[in-house]
Amino acid sequence: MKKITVLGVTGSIGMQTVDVVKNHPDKFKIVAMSAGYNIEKVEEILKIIDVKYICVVNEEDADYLQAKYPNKYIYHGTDGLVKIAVLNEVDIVLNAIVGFAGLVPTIEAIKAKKDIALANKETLVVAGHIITKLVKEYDVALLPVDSEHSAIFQSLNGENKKQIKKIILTASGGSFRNKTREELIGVSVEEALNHPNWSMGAKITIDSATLFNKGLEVIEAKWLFDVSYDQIEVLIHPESIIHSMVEFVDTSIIGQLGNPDMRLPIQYALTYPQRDILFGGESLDLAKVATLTFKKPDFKRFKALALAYQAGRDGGSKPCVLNGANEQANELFRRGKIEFLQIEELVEKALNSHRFIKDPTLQQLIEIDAWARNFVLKEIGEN
Ligand SMILES: NC(=O)C1=CN([C@@H]2O[C@H](COP(=O)(O)OP(=O)(O)OC[C@H]3O[C@@H](n4cnc5c(N)ncnc54)[C@H](OP(=O)(O)O)[C@@H]3O)[C@@H](O)[C@H]2O)C=CC1
Ligand SMILES: CC(=O)[C@@H](O)[C@H](O)COP(=O)(O)O
Ligand SMILES: [Mn+2]
Repeated sequence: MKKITVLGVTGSIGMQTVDVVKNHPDKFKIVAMSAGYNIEKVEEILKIIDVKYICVVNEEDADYLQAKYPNKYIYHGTDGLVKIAVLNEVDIVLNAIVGFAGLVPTIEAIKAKKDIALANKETLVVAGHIITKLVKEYDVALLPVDSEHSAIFQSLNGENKKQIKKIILTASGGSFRNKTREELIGVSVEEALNHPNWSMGAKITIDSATLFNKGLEVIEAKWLFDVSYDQIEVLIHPESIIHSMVEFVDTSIIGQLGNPDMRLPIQYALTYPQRDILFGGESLDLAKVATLTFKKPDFKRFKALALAYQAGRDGGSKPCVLNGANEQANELFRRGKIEFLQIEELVEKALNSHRFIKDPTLQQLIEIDAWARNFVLKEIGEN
């Protein structure tokens, strides 16, 4: 029986993880879970599965839950996240928190020798240099949940990583893939949230529309698979059927295909190196799909992608600035405070105004993240 802590259980990935676990009661048990602010959903989950340790963001929410569930251990805040990430009885931590908030619990879980199933790509974007070192030092598994990285991980199974020629990271193109740059002026939040292929949380859906999601994934791939940025190619594939591919030195390309269903990479990370039945998972009907199409991304239209490649190549503190500024600008767009195209504008300004640090420590990353958010807020007169 694999015992799991799920961080970010109330979100899109978190709830799909509950679904996977619920269908394999003989194999998995969620012993601990964290939520942000959605206490109603926490209580819904408790009706489906019995979870002993719970962490939420606010102390008042924790007090409410503790009074209602006296036999459970309820924590709050970052300290609480760390407590449930390092529990003795836990084997693996599935991190599905959105954003920078996922970083500290990941680091502490690795130090407690927990395997990590990582959906929270922001962790690797901002601190890939720290995480990859710790993973080696503490000899734990870092298993990708992000669909593209799971596809690459599956394509590399049994292969020699030194024989990778390039990674082909597929991208749906997001909600605005058929719009020209001029047509992006004045697009609404509602339109941006209408992802063509995937149903996901709000932040990542907006990131897909700007293509910051793909930019973050380029940096995530660099750290996960130890390749150079020149070896990572983004390919627009509007059908989201090939979840990514690897080309090897002999020009063979191996990829992973499937319906867009995040339960598959979630389950693969939990069952690895085995596979198991995906309850409710439908076989891919290629005859019905009929056509798979591909095109090169336009780096002028999708400036976010160019910014991410540059930040990744510059390294050091740059990816942290890119991520923090994007998290803040993404949220401001969702709140109707800025226009869609201002997201990349603000991120670019933050990157140009930042004082570079070559090899930032965790404490410095926390400060850089705060600086980037604050910079964006100041730029639009919110601070
Ligand atoms: N959704 C998807 O299909 C995919 C997601 N990912 C990645 O997985 C991660 C999660 O995405 P997704 O599930 O879509 O996001 P959601 O917004 O749906 O869920 C985010 C989760 O994080 C919690 N949370 C938010 N802020 C904080 C905070 N400050 N401290 C603690 N917990 C917090 C939320 O709690 P609450 O709701 O209770 O406030 C919720 O449980 C992201 O990094 C995303 O990029 C990667 C590939 C696919
Ligand atoms: C499901 C998943 O992994 C997302 O990251 C998804 O890939 C977003 O799609 P695009 O960023 O390709 O639009
Ligand atoms: Mn992805």
